[in-house]
Amino acid sequence: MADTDTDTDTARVTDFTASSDAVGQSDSPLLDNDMTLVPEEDVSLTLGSDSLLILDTKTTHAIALYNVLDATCSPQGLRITYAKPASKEDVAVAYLDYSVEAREQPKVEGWVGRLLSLAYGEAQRHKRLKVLISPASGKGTIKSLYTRYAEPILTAARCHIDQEVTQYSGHAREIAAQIDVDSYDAIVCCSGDGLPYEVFNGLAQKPNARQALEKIAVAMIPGGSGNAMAWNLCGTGSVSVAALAIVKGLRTPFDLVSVTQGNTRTLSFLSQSFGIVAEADLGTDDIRWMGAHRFTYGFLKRLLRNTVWPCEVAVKTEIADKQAIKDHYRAYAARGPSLKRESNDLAALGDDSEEGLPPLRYGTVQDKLPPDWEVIPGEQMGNFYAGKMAIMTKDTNFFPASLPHDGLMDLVTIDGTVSRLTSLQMMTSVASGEFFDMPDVHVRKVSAYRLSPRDKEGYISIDGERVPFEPLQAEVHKGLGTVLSKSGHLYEVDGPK
Ligand SMILES: Nc1ncnc2c1ncn2[C@@H]1O[C@H](COP(=O)(O)OP(=O)(O)OP(=O)(O)O)[C@@H](O)[C@H]1O
Repeated sequence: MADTDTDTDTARVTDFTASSDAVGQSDSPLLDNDMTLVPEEDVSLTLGSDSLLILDTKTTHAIALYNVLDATCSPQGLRITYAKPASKEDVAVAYLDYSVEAREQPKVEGWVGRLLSLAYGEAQRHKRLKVLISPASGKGTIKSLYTRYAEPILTAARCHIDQEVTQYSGHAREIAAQIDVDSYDAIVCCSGDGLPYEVFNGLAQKPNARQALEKIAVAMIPGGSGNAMAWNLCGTGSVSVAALAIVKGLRTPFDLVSVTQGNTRTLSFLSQSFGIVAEADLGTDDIRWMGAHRFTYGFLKRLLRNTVWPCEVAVKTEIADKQAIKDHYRAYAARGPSLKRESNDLAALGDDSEEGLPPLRYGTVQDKLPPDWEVIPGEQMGNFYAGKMAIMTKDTNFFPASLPHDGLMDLVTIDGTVSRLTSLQMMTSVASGEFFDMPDVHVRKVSAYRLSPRDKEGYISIDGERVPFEPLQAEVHKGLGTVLSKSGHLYEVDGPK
């Protein structure tokens, strides 16, 4: 009898049923709804549009097709492998086993094919993964968490795993720079956001950088303190749920940002910050044990001490008005996923025959400021925050209108002279979703900007990494990178209200 409450369930199958809305094609052999295999038993399996229904004489169980990892039909019978909710935050591998008579095997094999094509949709099966594990991330436990919670799911889904523990800071960058782009589909970073940053920059070092950044998707199994990549793309901070999201992840074109400082050029995938957010993030390294709370603590501490970080800022604004930004977000959301680089991406990036990174449209921070950029007030800057993803850690949706592949960065600027009460209200408004609409929160969609700090020392953060306290210029490249995402389209957060 099929019983999803045990990890291995055995039953004999009487019917294989496929509901017509799920199957769609009338010539499918699976439309034979009365495939009786073992008449004396009474179990049927029905494919619905988003779940597999298991019916026996007493109960009906449903397994979300998203959770189905694998299915095989052999002389030993039919085995369905799936990720079963194991606690509020975890899934674990479980099996359903059914006996199948030899003469029925071809029919069951056809059904298995159908099950898997519905369970995976456009997601690539049996992904070839380079798994990088950073022992220095977060509380230092990700290696054992990966082995216990993620690896069984990746293995059950028959992903090909090549695993490596990073030995020093910068190692992931070297690995990515040397990786054979034809041998892997994705690099999975078991870490915080530091490793994906290294991996994007390692791929960018390759002579065929444009091709490498398209071919190799970057993904995260959360092991740091912020884990923005996992929250945005998979909607989770759980190791096992992120592993499932990678198994089912859709290859999604993703914008990357070039940042120039002095003679250097680096790629940013998450954010650049200057002012209170940079200080709260980077100035709290001594209290890493606090986990994600260190950002809140750092923010409050700075708020009481110093609220203004003077700078000069010029921006290439594309959408300046909050309502227009909301309209842009909704139009993009309505368009649905596009899982390949688009023709306008290619026009900006150059075709694959061109080597290295795409050219910089606006030059570097050392060039003359383009004449059409808007100079915005920076004397009283409290928070300069540019984002390419929506949330920076759980429940911090700073950039609700951020989109993976719209060719734009979301820029938030807040004057440091707003009252402390307003600043505190802003902090709570991030979680409640009111932040975007607050009058003191200035939001723009920009394609490029330049920021020059006035002070001699302080913090600038790129993707949570400290960079020199020097002028920087950023410009976005539409669809330069690739990530694995759950939706193939939007971040796993609420958009602007
Ligand atoms: N073996 C190692 N020894 C020392 N440093 C390492 C080693 N492996 C990786 N690193 C570095 O450790 C850093 C870990 O940063 P990561 O972002 O992954 O974690 P985190 O800072 O805890 O998380 P978050 O960015 O989400 O807050 C990376 O910059 C990486 O270069």
